[in-house]
Amino acid sequence: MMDDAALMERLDVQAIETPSWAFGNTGTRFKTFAQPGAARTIWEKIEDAAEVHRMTGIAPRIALHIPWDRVDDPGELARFAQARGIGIGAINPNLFQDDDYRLGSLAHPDARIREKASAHLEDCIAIMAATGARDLSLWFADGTNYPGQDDFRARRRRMREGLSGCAARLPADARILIEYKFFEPAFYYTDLADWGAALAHARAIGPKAQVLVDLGHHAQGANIESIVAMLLDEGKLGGFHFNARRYADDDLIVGSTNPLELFLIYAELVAAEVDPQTRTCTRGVSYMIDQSFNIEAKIEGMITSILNCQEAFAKALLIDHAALAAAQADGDVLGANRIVMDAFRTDVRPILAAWRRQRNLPEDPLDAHRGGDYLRAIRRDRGTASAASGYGD
Ligand SMILES: C[C@@H]1O[C@H](O)[C@H](O)[C@H](O)[C@H]1O
Ligand SMILES: [Mn+2]
Ligand SMILES: [Mn+2]
Ligand SMILES: [Mn+2]
Repeated sequence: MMDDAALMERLDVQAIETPSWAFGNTGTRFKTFAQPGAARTIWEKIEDAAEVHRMTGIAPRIALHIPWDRVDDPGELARFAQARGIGIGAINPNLFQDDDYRLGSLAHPDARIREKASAHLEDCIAIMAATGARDLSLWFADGTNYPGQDDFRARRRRMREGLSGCAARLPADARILIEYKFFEPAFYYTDLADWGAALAHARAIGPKAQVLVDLGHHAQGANIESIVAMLLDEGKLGGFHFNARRYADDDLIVGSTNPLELFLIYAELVAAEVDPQTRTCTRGVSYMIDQSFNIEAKIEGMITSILNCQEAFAKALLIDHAALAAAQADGDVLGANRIVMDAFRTDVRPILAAWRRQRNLPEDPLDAHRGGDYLRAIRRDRGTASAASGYGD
């Protein structure tokens, strides 16, 4: 069993990336509610991400979405972020909002459109090189809506060619993260629909390609923690897009509808770390939030998300792996289950408050933010941006 000191040390290594696109006004196809003080530009989004890091201590990077975030001078942007105590994280290309991508991007039947898509990926790789980012986080809306619309195997080969070409152009220590999603916006077939489709490409491409698990991208009933364990065992788990859902890709606050699932995912990560066969595979995993705060205050929502991940990680660190292995070897079904659930049921809030105190962080980050000067200042200075100013600059 891990003692408090060891647990606190492990908590020090936790780092979660915040998404620039969640700090602006965002909504559903029905409505985007404009919120007072919501960020309007990438500069304000970086300042908000820095506030989240100041309050929690474990959100040291912001992920960018191109071209939603206008990046004229990536070096200047990286310096601006650094001056506020954070770095630039994953770069997310956008190959789903251009008229040319109606029938897909890398999987499009027309080679000219595929070349256009590859050119955008190349632009994003240049931004990676200039900002020191190491993850090119790839999600594609590519798919079809009707049987016969296109050939599954032909599309798969086009996607493979595009992904391989992209990986070949990456900076030395960089990698692509292949994100899968079982539907939307395509409603018959999606080119990267599940972990199997993503893993097959990642394996074929090699060490510079890994799989990204977005918690909102699975069919109902999918056991996500088992997918995480399998990808870790394959050495192909590149990262996460954390969020929560009840129905589809709802992008709600992680841990809000699925605290047990989130805990069990962290339990697999911690278990893989104590297992000599998979210990190294956990080192490169990127933890990112991918959410949209449609009705709740953005920075508060982000702080709550980060704290939910910290709590799940702390509980997972409490699992007694020796006792669990013994119970599993004995076939002690409920004995083993109870060891895991005891950790889940443990209240870790006191030790997390102590961890923050010792690191001069606010014991209650959400309260500190709500009562703080930063929130007062942005509400005063920014006013309420038009709802349209959500995703992009
Ligand atoms: C905005 C876009 O939404 C997709 O569903 C997917 O989660 C991607 O990661 C994200 O960039
Ligand atoms: Mn995502
Ligand atoms: Mn999504
Ligand atoms: Mn999303």
